Parts: sequence; C-alpha cells; structure tokens
Amino acid sequence: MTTQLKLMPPPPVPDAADPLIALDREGWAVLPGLIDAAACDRLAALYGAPAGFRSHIHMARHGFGRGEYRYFAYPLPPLVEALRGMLYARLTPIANRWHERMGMTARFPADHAEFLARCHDAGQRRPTPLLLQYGAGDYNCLHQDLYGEHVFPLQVAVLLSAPEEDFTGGEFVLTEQRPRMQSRAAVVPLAKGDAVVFAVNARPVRGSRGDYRVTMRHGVSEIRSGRRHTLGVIFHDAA
Ligand SMILES: O=C(O)CCC(=O)C(=O)O
Ligand SMILES: [Fe+2]
Repeated sequence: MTTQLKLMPPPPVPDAADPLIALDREGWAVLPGLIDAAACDRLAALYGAPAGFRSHIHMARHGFGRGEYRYFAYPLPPLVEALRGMLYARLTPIANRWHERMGMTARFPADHAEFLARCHDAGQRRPTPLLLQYGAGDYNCLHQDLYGEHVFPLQVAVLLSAPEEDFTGGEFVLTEQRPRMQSRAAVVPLAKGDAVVFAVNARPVRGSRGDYRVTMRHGVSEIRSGRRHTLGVIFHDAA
C-alpha cells in the first residue's frame, strides 16, 4: 500500500499552472519573477532621476504613512508601458467576471488604450503608475487606489528590492472587510521581482445565497532597516 502510494503521481498543483487562480479564492495572487533582478535595479534607479515623473508625494504630509512616491509622467518608461498593457490584457477577463459577479455594470475592453480613452474622456487623464521608496521606520497605511469614477478592479505591485538583503520588515499587507464580520489580514510573501495582483476596492466571494462583496485594502508594514522600492501599476488614470 505504501509503495503503491509512493508510485502515484503527485496531485496537480493548479496554482503553479496558473498563479492567477488564487485571485478568486483570496483576492490576491503572486506572479513569481515577473521581472528580472537587472530590470528591478534599473527601475528602482529611476527614482533618483530628475525627469520622467509628474509628481512627488511625501506620504507623512498627507497622513498616508511615512515614505515617498513619484507618479510617472506620460510617456511611461517602455518597460512600465509594456507591463501595464500586458498585465491589463491578462487581467481583463477576470475583471469582467468579477464585475458580473458583483452586479457592477461596467465591462472592460480587451485593449488597454481603449479603457484609457474612457478614463481620459471622463477627465481621468493623469498617469497612475508609480515608484515608491521606503527607508527604516517608513510604512504605507492601509488604503485603496481609487482616482475617479472609472476603476479597473485589479492592480499590481512589483517588489524591486530583496527582502532580508536590501531591507527587513516592510511586508505587503492586505485586509478584507466582510459584511457583518471582523476584518481578516494577509501578509503576501514576495521576493525581488515578484508581483502581487490584488483587488483595488472589492472582490466577489461566493456565499450560500450567491456572491457578496468584500472590501479590500492594502498597505506595507514598517520597514525595520534598509531601503525598499516598489513599482505600482494601476490601470485606471487619475482625475
Ligand atoms: O510598496 C508597496 O508594496 C505597496 C505600494 C502600493 O500601495 C501600490 O502599489 O499601490
Ligand atoms: Fe497602493
């Protein structure tokens, strides 16, 4: 019996075949090694470049936490532009399915340029991809990246620094607020170059009487030492 069991093939691991399967179950999923270490370093180095950004935010001044970020200006750096279009195309079927399940009327076109035209027509014209930089003692309060009426329900953050080497602490945290229940938190395990895909504001959860909406927020726990950079990819533009 034991030998027979040993000879049996291992059970299939669906998440390994498609990491995005976890999105429906958890409201977030990790895309391991989305970009390589050299590309991470090149992107993180842009933070110190004088040009290419439309604004610079000191989080403490706005009560958002402690740390800073810069929104890219258009045209985006080619890698950011390519990632944004590629990820959007991959996430659109899930976004449309989620909207249907949550009883939301908006549907998303297959082409990101078409969705951006919709944002721009509604006055959401400013690019939202951003680079974040944190040092020791910095953190990012739980929040949602909503910038107007048009919201693509999923977004992506890419960790550009190596945990335990470049920084300690600074974990990516998600919370979900379920109706009439206490909130639940998740800490997302990320290595340098990994991306987390997560719900911007709400996700559908299957209950005994159909789907219901769960509200999600994300943030970053305090960086204990070192420096941490992230690339944030949001698919709607900002008013
Ligand atoms: O630094 C992080 O990991 C989170 C960044 C963030 O809030 C975002 O990309 O929207
Ligand atoms: Fe965010």
